[in-house]
Amino acid sequence: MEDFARLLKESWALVEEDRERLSAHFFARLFLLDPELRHHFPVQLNGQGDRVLDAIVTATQTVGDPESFDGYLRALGRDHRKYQIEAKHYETMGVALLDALRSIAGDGWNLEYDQAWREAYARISEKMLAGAAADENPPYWHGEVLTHERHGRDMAVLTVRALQHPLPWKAGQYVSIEVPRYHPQVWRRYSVANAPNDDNVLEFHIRTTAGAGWVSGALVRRTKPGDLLRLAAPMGSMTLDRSSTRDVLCVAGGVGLAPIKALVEELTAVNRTRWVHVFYGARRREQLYGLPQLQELVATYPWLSVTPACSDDLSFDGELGDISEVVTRYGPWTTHDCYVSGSAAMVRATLRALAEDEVPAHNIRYDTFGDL
Ligand SMILES: NC(=O)C1=CN([C@@H]2O[C@H](COP(=O)(O)OP(=O)(O)OC[C@H]3O[C@@H](n4cnc5c(N)ncnc54)[C@H](O)[C@@H]3O)[C@@H](O)[C@H]2O)C=CC1
Repeated sequence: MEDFARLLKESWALVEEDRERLSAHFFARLFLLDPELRHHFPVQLNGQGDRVLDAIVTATQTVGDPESFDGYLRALGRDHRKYQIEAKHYETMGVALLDALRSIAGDGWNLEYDQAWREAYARISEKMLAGAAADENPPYWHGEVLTHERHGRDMAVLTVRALQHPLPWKAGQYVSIEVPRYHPQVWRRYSVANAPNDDNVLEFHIRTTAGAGWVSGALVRRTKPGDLLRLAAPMGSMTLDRSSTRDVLCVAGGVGLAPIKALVEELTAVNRTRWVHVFYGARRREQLYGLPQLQELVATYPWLSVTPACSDDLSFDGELGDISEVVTRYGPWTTHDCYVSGSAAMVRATLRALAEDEVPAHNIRYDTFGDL
């Protein structure tokens, strides 16, 4: 196994710096082998399309430790159902990948590398296909936008009804969304901001910034009630441990409030005994869009407390500073179940602060969609 991982690593080093050419070659070969596959990818391949190749390459790099990555690959397979990629497509992608690797690596390539990548790809696709086959969900759901509420220029809260089938998410999970009307085949992940309900209605909090992608921009600025979206199967492990009796700490930055709000909603249905503290940070007070709703919950549920904070607004009449610092002022949190949600930088800073306060890592849950 060590040798196998070494061969993959060594051969990857030959092409790593030529990532763009590798990608271009992969897609050119892929669409030549099966022109029909072009419709499964977005118009611009350097965004979403590349993510598919990224996923394959990342998986190949992790094949040296198959046990621990079994779950990852199965989830990846499930997630790829939304692209409507089937067994025969996996085969074609394998051929295109090998072809691209050989061609970009040039003279450095050898038979051993070839064999290692074939084997790695075969194992990966087998696990991904098994994950996809075991999933009873449809590959995606159509969803109708019910409400669309703008908060300032860059942010919106949307509700969407999943049509045809129940969408079985858990509070704290995220789903991928496609806006087919504007950006077909481009999917982005968003946390669901409410707990599951009989109406099959999901709430999302979306912010678009200068550097943010097309999907967020379309969801904030162009989407309106009545529009149809597509939603893919729920993912993520930032869910409530109902068997735990520990008190709960939630730390949310900006629209990272979404999964925290869903968790609090779930707690309102089941909690009797646990204290729940929510720390909710924004840069400026007007960005604390979710505060009024949280305060209503505080008035109803005596076990809930909410501490808002602003990092860039000295006139704010409450806690000041990055939310990661504010949380530590109120510690210790060593006996709590902790949930952290926000930008990758905010999550990293909060995890660091909690680790310095000796909160055990296994008591902390977070999902940053792989961006940490
Ligand atoms: N499951 C998750 O983790 C989710 C993550 N998100 C992500 O949350 C982010 C929210 O973005 P915005 O609404 O623009 O909020 P933002 O980036 O303006 O964040 C505001 C809050 O985060 C804190 N913060 C920002 N950078 C920090 C740093 N380097 N160290 C410590 N604290 C920091 C600020 O103190 C403030 O409390 C987006 O990147 C979004 O993708 C959104 C939903 C769910």
